[in-house]
Amino acid sequence: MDNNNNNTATPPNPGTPTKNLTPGLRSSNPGLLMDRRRLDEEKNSLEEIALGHKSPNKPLFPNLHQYSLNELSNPPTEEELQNYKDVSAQNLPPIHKREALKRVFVNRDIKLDRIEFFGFDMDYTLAVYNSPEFEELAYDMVIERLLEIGYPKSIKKLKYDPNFPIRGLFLDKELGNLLKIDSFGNIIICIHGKKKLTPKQTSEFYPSMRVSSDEIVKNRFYLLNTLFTLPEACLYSDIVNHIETESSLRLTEEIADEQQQFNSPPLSSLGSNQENPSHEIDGDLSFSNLFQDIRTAYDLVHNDGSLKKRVLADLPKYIRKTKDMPVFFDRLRQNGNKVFLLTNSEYYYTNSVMSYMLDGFDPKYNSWKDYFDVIIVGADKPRFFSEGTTIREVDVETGNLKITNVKDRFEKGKVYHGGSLSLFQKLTGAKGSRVLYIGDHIFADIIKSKKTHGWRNLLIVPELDHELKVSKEEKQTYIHLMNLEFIRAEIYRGLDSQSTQPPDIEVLLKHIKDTNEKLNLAFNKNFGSMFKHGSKSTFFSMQVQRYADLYTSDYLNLLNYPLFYHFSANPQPLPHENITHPTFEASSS
Ligand SMILES: Nc1nc2c(ncn2[C@@H]2O[C@H](COP(=O)(O)O)[C@@H](O)[C@H]2O)c(=O)[nH]1
Ligand SMILES: [Mg+2]
Repeated sequence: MDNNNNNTATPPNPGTPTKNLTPGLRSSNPGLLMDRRRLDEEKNSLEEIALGHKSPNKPLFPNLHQYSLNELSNPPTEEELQNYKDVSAQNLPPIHKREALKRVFVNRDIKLDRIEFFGFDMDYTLAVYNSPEFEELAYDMVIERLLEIGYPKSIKKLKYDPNFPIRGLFLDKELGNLLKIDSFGNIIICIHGKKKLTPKQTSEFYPSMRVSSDEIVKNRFYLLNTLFTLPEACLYSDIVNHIETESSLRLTEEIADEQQQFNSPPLSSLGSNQENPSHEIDGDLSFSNLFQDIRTAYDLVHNDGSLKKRVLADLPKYIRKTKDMPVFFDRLRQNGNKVFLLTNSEYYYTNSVMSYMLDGFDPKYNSWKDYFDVIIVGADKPRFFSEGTTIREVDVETGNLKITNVKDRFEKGKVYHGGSLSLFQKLTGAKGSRVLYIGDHIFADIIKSKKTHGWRNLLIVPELDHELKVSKEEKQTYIHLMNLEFIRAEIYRGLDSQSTQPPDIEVLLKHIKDTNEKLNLAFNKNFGSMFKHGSKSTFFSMQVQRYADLYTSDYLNLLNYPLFYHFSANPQPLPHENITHPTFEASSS
């Protein structure tokens, strides 16, 4: 370096790490930052030169030596960065991303080396239920319950359709509709039974074409936002369609008071169905009665253990088992992290499922419990994140609960039932920002834990695999849509307030509408994508964006990152910020 601070070093041969460069800040990997990419590019460009497609690379900076991207150490040193010359935006190589299906997506920054406690939900998080087997089981078992309370035998032929529901739908108990709602509460799609209503028909049901927040609070709508509700959404629509097209029953909009429903004897006690099973039931049923009957039946198969009994009887059929799970949890322990399980499931079920998934892989761990510092079952989330319940200890021999005195800490190896977040924080000393809680339930696992105590979170969205695959398959459709929107912008580019004749773009608008519809159908033939509808974000997408710090299709995608990784969110530019972004200039030049 001469005294004018100009680098007089002879330009290093970009082919090999230069000797006069001080090793990178962390000399763990003194190679060149862009080694792999450069070699790929050189290989490609040599092939192109050989084919006569490209002239040999000229040195980037023949006079003053400034470091190019290809000359930086890994990581780059102070000297290199002081003398680094930027590559223009359009020539900057794309940032390397892990393969989409293996990624963890970032809404808000999280530094994993700041996380002391990794917490896990079980059902649909650690315990990945095989689809559609598990949903079919739940669907069929609820039909059995409805038959027992007097529903017509004809519903026995209904079958779960995994291609029908998406998560995040609103069920209108009053009118018996399933609604796809955007992030502002506007109704995007309305399906009654198995029929998609036109916008005109929908506006007859919903003149404002939106669901107001107080209507959501007033309990008219049931939010189908967990994976457990997928069969419920499908069954509700199937029965509405079945009754309205094939049954002598009539569905009415009369609003049954929920308490009145709970007070009333089940239909079966009226003996209407058992004596003469061939006799079709005649009479009225309200959409909200139907909802309450199905909801009660769902609660029952969960609470009475019958659904879990069927799962435990054939675990390989219903729950994924992978060697990656013990590998991941062992790495957390080797990394010195504290690990806790926080599930609403009862002990007997949790013990069977976790044993099935973790026991026998690694001799360092005699039992699945050895991977965890704290185990809480029957947590009663989301209540756990507010007032909670009395904490008990589980007698792991009998599964019974016993009075316990947790004093100043949770004891490793013991299993607890219930409790509350404030007690958890007191006994573990876990500060909100030092806890990363991983769960599938956007409300019970993510929103409540964040709002009440600032836990950091990772939301599990298994449907992301499907959404990412379809997005990739429909890339050309997206490009076509961008072209149509560009054409629309060009038509208006030259117009201003003195223009009096609006251009007739009906034909163009129809192409835009049809292209959007093609995209929607590619995700789901009834409801489209669970995140989008054309340019609109769904209510579910808004919740993910607002409350999930990180989200991914599978918690095991954490295996693809070092446990000191800094997840950093891409800035979400407001419309005016796009203009200042370099790539905008590149595209507009
Ligand atoms: N009574 C009901 N229980 C339900 C329903 N949907 C799910 N569940 C139970 O919740 C836990 C989920 O546990 P977690 O590990 O995800 O916290 C599991 O035991 C399910 O049986 C429902 O609609 N009603
Ligand atoms: Mg769960």
